[in-house]
Amino acid sequence: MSINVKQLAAEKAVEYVQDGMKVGLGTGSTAYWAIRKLGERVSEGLKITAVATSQASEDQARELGIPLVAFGDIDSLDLTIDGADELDSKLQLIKGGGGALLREKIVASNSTRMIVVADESKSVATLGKFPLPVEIVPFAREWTVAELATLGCEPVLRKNGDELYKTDNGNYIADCHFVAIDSASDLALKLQGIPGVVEHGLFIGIADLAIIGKNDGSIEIIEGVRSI
Ligand SMILES: O=C[C@H](O)[C@H](O)[C@H](O)COP(=O)(O)O
Repeated sequence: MSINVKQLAAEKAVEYVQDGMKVGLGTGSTAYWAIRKLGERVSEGLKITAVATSQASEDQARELGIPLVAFGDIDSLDLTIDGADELDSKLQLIKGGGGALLREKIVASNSTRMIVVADESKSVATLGKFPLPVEIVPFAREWTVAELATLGCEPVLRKNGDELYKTDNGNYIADCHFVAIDSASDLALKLQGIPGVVEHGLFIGIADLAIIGKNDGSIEIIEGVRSI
């Protein structure tokens, strides 16, 4: 039987959740396993409240009986567990492959700690092979895409069938093909300087710990600057 490495990493991360915590629920196929495990622990008596980063995660959590609150109803969160599309050894991340980067960044930034969970294919020496998702306002999409291209990438507006893909916030996603990102922090500053950009998928200095599930069944833990 083959090992589910996403499940392995996600379930390890759920061990960090304690009674009374306010927990941020990530989005995607790895976060899915964390939410599932949390649901199990809640049914066994764990007392938490949670904030979801997408409609999909909210629906899953509700079905599992995890008590949910709106982001606006709490001051801050204790711990967020979320996946990533790429991560490097400094725990810089690319996120947003599932389109949830804006809420994910808001929730993770308002959490005392963030654990990123991933399978080993996500771990890279240099970010950028995965196209960087950038959430942009519909109003100026052509201009914003042209501005993104000046940063040295090929931006492609994400589609959902024949239509442009819309995020849970009603915005579009430009997937920016860079090949390699030499300095994630420089690029983040440039992206923030483009008015039509709502948010980008570079998470820098946000993750505290990475839990990586490996194909041989082991788990690698990488600590960020702040230890957990
Ligand atoms: O928008 C989606 C998120 O950033 C996901 O956490 C990311 O795309 C990783 O997803 P998965 O665990 O499915 O590879």
